[in-house]
Amino acid sequence: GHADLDKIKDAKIIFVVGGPGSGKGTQCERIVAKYGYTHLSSGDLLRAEVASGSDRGKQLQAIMQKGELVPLDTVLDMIKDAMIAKADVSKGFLIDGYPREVKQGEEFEKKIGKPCLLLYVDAKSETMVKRLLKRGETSGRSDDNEETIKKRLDLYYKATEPVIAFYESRGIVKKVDSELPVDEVFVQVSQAIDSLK
Ligand SMILES: Nc1ccn([C@@H]2O[C@H](COP(=O)(O)OP(=O)(O)OP(=O)(O)O)[C@@H](O)[C@H]2O)c(=O)n1
Ligand SMILES: Nc1nc2c(ncn2[C@@H]2O[C@H](COP(=O)(O)OP(=O)(O)O)[C@@H](O)[C@H]2O)c(=O)[nH]1
Ligand SMILES: [Mg+2]
Repeated sequence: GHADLDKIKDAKIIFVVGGPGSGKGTQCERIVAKYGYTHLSSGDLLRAEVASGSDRGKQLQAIMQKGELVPLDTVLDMIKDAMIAKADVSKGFLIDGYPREVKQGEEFEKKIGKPCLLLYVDAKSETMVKRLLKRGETSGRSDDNEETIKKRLDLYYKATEPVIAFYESRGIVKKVDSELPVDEVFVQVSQAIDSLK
């Protein structure tokens, strides 16, 4: 209810957006270590539901295997519940892999709150493919295969890149160059977060 959401009001909300395999999760881990923010990966939340073996998880698994987007309300409810669960202890939230389309951003703002920063993790599509295929050797993720990767990339350019343009117009986008080594990317990430205050 409202009391739950009130607790989130003062926490910073950062959207972490970038293509599949761009390095969002990697940078989020670093942010958690340095700033103590709470990391919520929408993909991880969905994979946890799949792992639970529930009926809903089975439906999600089929969608994710195809590289398509799961229904907006499903993801948003999961993120909201996870935020409420951490509201007492969290000064900031990293929302990783969400919004995937402009509509998802609009719904998030209506139901939860406004982001103060959109961290845009930018890498070339060849780089992302290479990293995902490498990750696929050990990730066990059923979507880290060549065919699904291609679909995820197409959907990223079609549906998710417009999200970045949408928040550009609000002046809250900071782009980091994720072609660089992880440490150097993190220098740029830190600058973006330090400039918040
Ligand atoms: N807001 C979201 C987040 C994830 N997904 C589904 O979950 C899959 C995996 O999402 P995610 O883990 O975020 O993957 P990517 O961003 O593609 O890559 P990565 O894990 O490498 O960040 C997506 O392809 C999609 O089917 C979704 O529908 N909606
Ligand atoms: N060379 C290099 N590899 C990276 C970098 N960031 C992530 N990776 C690797 O790329 C893969 C995808 O990274 P991940 O953080 O899972 O990306 P996400 O899909 O955006 O969450 C992982 O295997 C990482 O080890 C980077 O800055 N440089
Ligand atoms: Mg990830």
